[in-house]
Amino acid sequence: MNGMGRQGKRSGASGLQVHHQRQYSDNFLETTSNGRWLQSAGLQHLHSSNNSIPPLQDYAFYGGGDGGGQGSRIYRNVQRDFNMGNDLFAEPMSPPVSSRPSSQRKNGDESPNEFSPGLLDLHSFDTELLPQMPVPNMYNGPSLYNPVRGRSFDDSEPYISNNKQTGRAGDVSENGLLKSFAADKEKANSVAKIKVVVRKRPLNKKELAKNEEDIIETLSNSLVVHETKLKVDLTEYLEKHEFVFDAVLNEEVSNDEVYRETVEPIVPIIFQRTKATCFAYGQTGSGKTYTMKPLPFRASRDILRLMHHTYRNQGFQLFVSFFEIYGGKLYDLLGDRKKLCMREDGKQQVCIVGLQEYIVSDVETIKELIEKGNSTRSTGTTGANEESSRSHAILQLAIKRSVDGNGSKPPRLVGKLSFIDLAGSERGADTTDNDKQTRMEGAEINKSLLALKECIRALDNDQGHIPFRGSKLTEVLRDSFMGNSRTVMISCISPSSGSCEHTLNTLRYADRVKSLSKGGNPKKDVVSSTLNLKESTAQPLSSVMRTASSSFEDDINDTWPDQNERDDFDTSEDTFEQEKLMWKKNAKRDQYSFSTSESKLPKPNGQTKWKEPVRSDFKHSNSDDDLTALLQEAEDLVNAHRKQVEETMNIVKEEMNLLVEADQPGNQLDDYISRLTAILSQKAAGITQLQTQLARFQKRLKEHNVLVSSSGY
Ligand SMILES: Nc1ncnc2c1ncn2[C@@H]1O[C@H](COP(=O)(O)OP(=O)(O)OP(=O)(O)O)[C@@H](O)[C@H]1O
Repeated sequence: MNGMGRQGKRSGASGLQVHHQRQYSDNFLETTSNGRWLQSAGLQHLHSSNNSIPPLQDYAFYGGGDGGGQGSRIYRNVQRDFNMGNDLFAEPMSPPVSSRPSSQRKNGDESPNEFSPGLLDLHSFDTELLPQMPVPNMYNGPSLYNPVRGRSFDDSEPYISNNKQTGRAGDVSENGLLKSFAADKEKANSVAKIKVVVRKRPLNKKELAKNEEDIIETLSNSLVVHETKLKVDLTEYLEKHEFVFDAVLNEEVSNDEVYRETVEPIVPIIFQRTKATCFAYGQTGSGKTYTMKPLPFRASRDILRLMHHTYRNQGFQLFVSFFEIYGGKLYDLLGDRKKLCMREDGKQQVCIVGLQEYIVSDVETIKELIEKGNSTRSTGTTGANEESSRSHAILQLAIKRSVDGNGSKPPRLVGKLSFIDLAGSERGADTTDNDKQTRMEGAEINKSLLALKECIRALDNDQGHIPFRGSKLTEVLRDSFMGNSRTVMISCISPSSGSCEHTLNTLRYADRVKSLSKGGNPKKDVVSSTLNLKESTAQPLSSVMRTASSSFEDDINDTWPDQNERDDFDTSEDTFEQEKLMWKKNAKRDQYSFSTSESKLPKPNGQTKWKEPVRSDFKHSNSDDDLTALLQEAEDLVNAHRKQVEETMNIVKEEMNLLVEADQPGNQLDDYISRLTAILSQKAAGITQLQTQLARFQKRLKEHNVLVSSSGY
């Protein structure tokens, strides 16, 4: 960190302002005492607790406070370059799109200088923006995709409202304008509601040392997992699992390209009252933090560009907050890990009491805040990752705008972009080997991942009811799931043969999220072919498979950014009106159906449908808790089943060995009998245990009136 070194430069700039936010909602300011809400303890805290962020000489005030004569709004534009040449967050020069492996390029892949969907529709349908509304599609100035290097925010050259710049704006007919608005709106709509992207990391040193192989073959938007399996006669064969997603990014793809593929298209629509969430999912050490870390920084840089060029002088402001959910509790990562409380107000708006929110106007400050939050995050060590995230970290970029333009009223939320670095997905499954603390972490993580999946599914199906009460994570993200929202899920996978099972789990989770999408890709986890290795040749597996094109060893110096930094982030907000409508809709129904994502559960006659428990009073009902508990039990059952199948496979292997031995001359019959007896009882015990769990679960379903036959509809 070189924050101290920058102190002189910062002095006098309004790079950082802090809000002590009492409620995490649009109306949070109302509850703050005496109207001087920016003169907060949070600022003092920041000064005292983090030397890397220097004290600020001046910062913005809103509201009618006395604050040393700063009752009216003071806002100094910060003169900082966008040129991020020595940016800690930037990767060592990521390759241009054109250098991407052809397998990674899709039709219509844009060059960085072309406009992405959504970029030009910034003002359409936002009546608050009308006074200085530039003409969409007429703007040839600097853009997200065509930044002006070395030009500061405060460049005096007017980029937007100077129509002469294009020489065309004055000629636009009303008709043309409307058409252009419509086209822009269409572009915004073309940003998928849910996008699922998979990122494969390279093999790491440990995996290479263990001679593990790269079992993931990637194509532009699909991938194949080559799983080595054993036949009953103990011969090896490969099982291929094929998956299709919106995009598949291989180990050569840089963080810059990940940003372009995932978050960049949604940045402009945040200005159009959209709440977007981007999260990474995957097993420990699969690259979630590595992937998520640079995204908020890049996004805020682009947001600031838009604010200072396209939306110049329109009263937009960028706010940053950063917190984590650990063991079901919330901690402020920018506020000394202060424990936070989540509350729901009378309008079912989720508020995080005490969360500090910082107003920022330059990229340096954002970088410092992100670094500060990352260094505060809870981490631990796992077998696969020495610095493993034990929490979900949520960084949120909120765009607000003052309603009256003179700063006398608190700014109102326009849109929000949330980044979540989820804890490793397998932690929940590690229930046997770890200590109590880790098991509890695991249970909480499991629950929240399940709940998150359910929310995404409900969101994508435009279901009236979204089960956000299923976990703290989804509760906090509640407004991200309502109304005009976008979700980007980045599934991170390890390429190694040793992680095959976890990788398949991750891909199945992603697949469920994607396949629930109405227009999404159909599920494609198909065991598409097998290859008997023994029969095929004496070739090693690696020669049959595509070998890893790069290894950690090879790439470490060229393409890996600072590995000591860790990150995570995010959340969003939504309009009460939309929410109210949804709740009204729900309240009218006494029962409403939902299709569980656990579609792989056995369904009698293939006809079983699921119903949510009856809700008579949604406000006081426990149905969300019931639902969460039931979904958790369903997941547990599936996991137990999976485990039982694995055990059976091992037993079968043992049986095969026993049979081979039994055929040997001189075999001891009594030894054979006793081993067979043990094997059979082990088998029987496994089956009985699973049957008991299944029966218990069926009983619970009955009690809650959840599992009903299709004739019940
Ligand atoms: N695409 C990649 N290219 C190069 N290195 C990577 C890549 N992805 C991850 N790594 C490296 O692998 C290691 C583990 O990555 P990371 O910490 O991001 O995993 P994680 O999924 O966040 O793990 P956890 O759930 O335990 O927090 C880190 O050293 C990271 O730098």
